[in-house]
Amino acid sequence: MEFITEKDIPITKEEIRAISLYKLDLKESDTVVDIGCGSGAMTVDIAKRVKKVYAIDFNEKAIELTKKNLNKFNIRNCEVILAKAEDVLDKLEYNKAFIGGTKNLEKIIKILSNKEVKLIVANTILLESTYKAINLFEQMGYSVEAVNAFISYSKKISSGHMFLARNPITIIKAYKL
Ligand SMILES: C[S@@+](CC[C@H](N)C(=O)[O-])C[C@H]1O[C@@H](n2cnc3c(N)ncnc32)[C@H](O)[C@@H]1O
Repeated sequence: MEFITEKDIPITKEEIRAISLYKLDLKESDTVVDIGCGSGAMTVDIAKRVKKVYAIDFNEKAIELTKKNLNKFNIRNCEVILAKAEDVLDKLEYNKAFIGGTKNLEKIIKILSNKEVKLIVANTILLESTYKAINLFEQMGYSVEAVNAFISYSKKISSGHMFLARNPITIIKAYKL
């Protein structure tokens, strides 16, 4: 799938989206909040599989890009919200959450836990965010499974194909039974 991209707006790579989607164990009846929707790539992937998505980002350009991608893929079951996630999460109704943006993680995870969201998947890049997220989830009573994904892309060179590694991403699944 060819998503529209823009220079300063991060997009979650396809392979990371694939793992994250699987971890979310999406059902047609789910309502999912996408916290820090960025380009909207993950929003589109989730929206195709569930009843409704709330896509939130505090960056106006990310919100515009998300809207463009939703239009491109003809997605109609998504509400796009320009806000700090921690300011609006309390007012929305959803049963699963994907965290792609990690500013104010403490408040966000507390709200999700108070709202009794039983399955959350977070993507982290920084060691500090990974450490913080795992600690916060466990403090809030979640069980945690974390995987590190080291993705390499093939590149054709004159003597054959080599692989070029990208930065690792941690995919954290937090759940309550
Ligand atoms: C890595 S990008 C997400 C990429 C996205 N999953 C995709 O598929 O393109 C992280 C985004 O989270 C947003 N963000 C970070 N913390 C946030 C918060 N507390 N509330 C709202 N947006 C947030 C940033 O503005 C950024 O656009």
